[in-house]
Amino acid sequence: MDLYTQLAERPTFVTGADGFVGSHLVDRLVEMDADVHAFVRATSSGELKNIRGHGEALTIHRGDLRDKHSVERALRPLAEHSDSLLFHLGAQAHVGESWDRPYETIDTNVVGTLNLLQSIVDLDLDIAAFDMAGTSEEYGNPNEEMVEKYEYDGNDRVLLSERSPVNPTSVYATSKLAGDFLTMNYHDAYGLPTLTTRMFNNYGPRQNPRYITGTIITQALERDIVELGNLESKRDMCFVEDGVRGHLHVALAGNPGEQYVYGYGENVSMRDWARTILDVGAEAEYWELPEIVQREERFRPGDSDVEELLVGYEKLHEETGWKPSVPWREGIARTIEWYANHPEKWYGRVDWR
Ligand SMILES: C[C@H]1O[C@H](OP(=O)(O)OP(=O)(O)OC[C@H]2O[C@@H](n3cnc4c(=O)[nH]c(N)nc43)[C@H](O)[C@@H]2O)[C@@H](O)[C@@H](O)C1=O
Repeated sequence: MDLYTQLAERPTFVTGADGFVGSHLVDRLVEMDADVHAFVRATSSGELKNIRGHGEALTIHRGDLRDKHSVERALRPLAEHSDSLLFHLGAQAHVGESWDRPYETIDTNVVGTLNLLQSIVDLDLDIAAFDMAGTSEEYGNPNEEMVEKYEYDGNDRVLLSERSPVNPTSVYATSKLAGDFLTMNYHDAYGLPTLTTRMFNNYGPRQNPRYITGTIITQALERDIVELGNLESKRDMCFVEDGVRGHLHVALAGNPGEQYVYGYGENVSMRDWARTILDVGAEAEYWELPEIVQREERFRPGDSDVEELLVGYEKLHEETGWKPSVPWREGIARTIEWYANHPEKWYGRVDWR
């Protein structure tokens, strides 16, 4: 039986529902006929358009993760059910901004997660799964003392898995790690059926252009140079629809109390990621090949010059059958098309730093 048939008429609750990954998750849940409750910031306006048009399939709750009353109010309709699935994707998710707005990052990502968990306990909700969206950033960079604790693939690359030690190197990463641990604490203490996911970099339509993929594409659409920070760091880039399928597999088929790490399973330097994007866009005649230029200054505090991180997603695959399905060039082509067709989302508004 298709795993997703279990979603029909199922109560689902998504925080960060109008954000990048959240809105793609909402699309998928609506498509599968789930009863979707979207929790979005009271001030959300532009982003809300990401989930408009779903009609009665979607109930929108406005609030703020930092305000426990608003969280509790939004969760209350779930009290009538015993098979709800919760997806906690709401966060201050930008690494650079976590240095500019550290208190807001901790409040939203740590206190916000706590508010959600404690509200489930206070309302005595009988839920089927709580998926906490953590991040590969929690692993940070293997430093010298830690290197021996990591596993390697045949090419001497660090292969990250659920067993790898954590080493967060930014306010964002630390806040997400704290949220992860709180989630596990509530599993152990109250028996909540929580699962924590550590997802690697997602890219795709609707992503804010301040992340690397949008930074490359919007510059290429606008001018003949693409200026970036650290070109040598490597990331495991996963198309957002695969990322969303991963969350669904975890919530529907994962084991409560456990952790799941996943991504595309290949990493790429930001220089080669930019080259591939520019190549795909030139082939589709969006631009003539722009020049790639590395900025002199370090991009942001905490970033390392050598990041060779790669994900092994064996556990998720073995337990739930998930594997990525969208090859890079296809995902990139769909992403470029979206930015090209939605200049209102970025034109004149991106600070390419
Ligand atoms: C999994 C994880 O994934 C994301 O975190 P991130 O990897 O920091 O994402 P990013 O797209 O900002 O950077 C990717 C890499 O690219 C380098 N880089 C160079 N030059 C520019 C540049 O000009 N802009 C940006 N943004 N990055 C640059 C930058 O130094 C880094 O090495 C978030 O979704 C986060 O929420 C999350 O959880």
